[in-house]
Amino acid sequence: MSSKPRLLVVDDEPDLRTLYELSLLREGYEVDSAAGVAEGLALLAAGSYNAVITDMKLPDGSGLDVLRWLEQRGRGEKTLVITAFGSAENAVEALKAGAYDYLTKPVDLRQFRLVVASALGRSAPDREERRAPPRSPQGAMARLAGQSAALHEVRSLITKVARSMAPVLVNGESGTGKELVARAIHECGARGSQRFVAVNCGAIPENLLEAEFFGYRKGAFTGAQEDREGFFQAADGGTLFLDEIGDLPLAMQSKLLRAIQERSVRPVGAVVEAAVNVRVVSATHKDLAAEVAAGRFRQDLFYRLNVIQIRVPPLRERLEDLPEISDRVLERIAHDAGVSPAPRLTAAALETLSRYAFPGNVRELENLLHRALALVGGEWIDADELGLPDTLLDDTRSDTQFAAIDGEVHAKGSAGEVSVPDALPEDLAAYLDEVERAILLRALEKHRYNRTAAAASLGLSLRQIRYRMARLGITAGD
Ligand SMILES: Nc1ncnc2c1ncn2[C@@H]1O[C@H](COP(=O)(O)OP(=O)(O)OP(=O)(O)O)[C@@H](O)[C@H]1O
Repeated sequence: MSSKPRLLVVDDEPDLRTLYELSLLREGYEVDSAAGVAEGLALLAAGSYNAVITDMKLPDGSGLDVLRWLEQRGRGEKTLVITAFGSAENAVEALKAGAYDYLTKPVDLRQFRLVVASALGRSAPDREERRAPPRSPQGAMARLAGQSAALHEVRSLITKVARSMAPVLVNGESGTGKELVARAIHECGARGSQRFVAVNCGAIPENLLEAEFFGYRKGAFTGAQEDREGFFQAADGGTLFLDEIGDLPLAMQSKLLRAIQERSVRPVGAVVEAAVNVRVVSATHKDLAAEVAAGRFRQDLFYRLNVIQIRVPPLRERLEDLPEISDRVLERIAHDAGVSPAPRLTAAALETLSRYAFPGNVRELENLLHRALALVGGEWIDADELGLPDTLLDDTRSDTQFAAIDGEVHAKGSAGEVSVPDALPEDLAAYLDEVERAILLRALEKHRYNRTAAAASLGLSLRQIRYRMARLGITAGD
């Protein structure tokens, strides 16, 4: 799942399309492109975008056709139209047809970026600022929570390798914290005050890789009106983090190997090479040795990158890290959302989490807590607010390690005044389920099975009552 804005570029001129794509990818957007109206509409029919940038004059129609198509369907995409120089009528027509803004050819890339940013409701990203982002108040090392033996080992390796220039390969499943480890290596070393440039190798279209990595010179291709530096130049003096290195096509692997060996790069269209001083940290969720054996990854590059390896284990293999990571993550997201104090997980919630396999690891835990934070109003997040259906939980792994926490930190506030039966139940969970079932059924009956009304009468959201009904096997007409 990606939160990057998605953009569609429609232009029949391959060089210009490449130029727009490059510019937008550099700003951190996700970009699709089409060479004409039909191709553009097919992409639009298949999915939604945050904005569409279209040339006015296209081989099979006009940018206005794209605009009208979107308007007729009441689609939310913002549209930017690129018109030929001096064709003011066209621009006016486009604005009338619902375009957000227009640009005239030859397109000034700086202006292009500004207009796109403004269409997306963002303040224009300043390149300098983006390259050297303000350091988070808490360094990456401090953010790396967890007390498992594996995490201690990771931390100790980070401290050791941070001092050297040796290439490091971080290995682990998606979302385990590989980028956080790479940042910690960078910040703990002598290069810490320099730039850390993170590149997702799998997200860059193959034909743009060379220009992205090594930059290009003005005039290298039509529309390249200014010199642009690549990732290597941007990371000069600092660290280049190559995420998903296993996704790099073989042709680019050779070029990367050369750049690392020679410590110099040649921008597209340049005659001479320029020296770069970059520390390379790479990461992958793949088994690179197996990729080498399968002929998909160059062995020489593998040896180059894999001088030191740090393995970050999946979350399910270090469940003892769950409480600390959850607390830290909740503190961070609550702070960002302006919620204070940060809610905490009840012991039952932690126990539920420990029975989940977390295929998406810490990132998935973050998403889950984000959702829970948005749903709960109080200071505690309980098991049923995690949105984890029983079917996804492992029954055989009922973790008792969190029991000690129960009654101490994670004990829920006072129970309030409730009537307790004289004969205490033998199976409390089953008993409470029965009570809950009876209450839900009564509320549903009272509101003629209108779940929204029944939920509201019990102080629940529709989502919460649906979840509880599903859990207890109540169907609408029970
Ligand atoms: N030990 C940890 N303590 C606190 N937060 C963590 C920890 N590990 C990871 N995170 C957080 O989890 C999220 C995912 O981490 P990160 O992006 O580093 O994972 P990744 O392995 O690089 O993922 P991908 O393979 O998908 O690129 C980030 O927000 C990160 O801050």
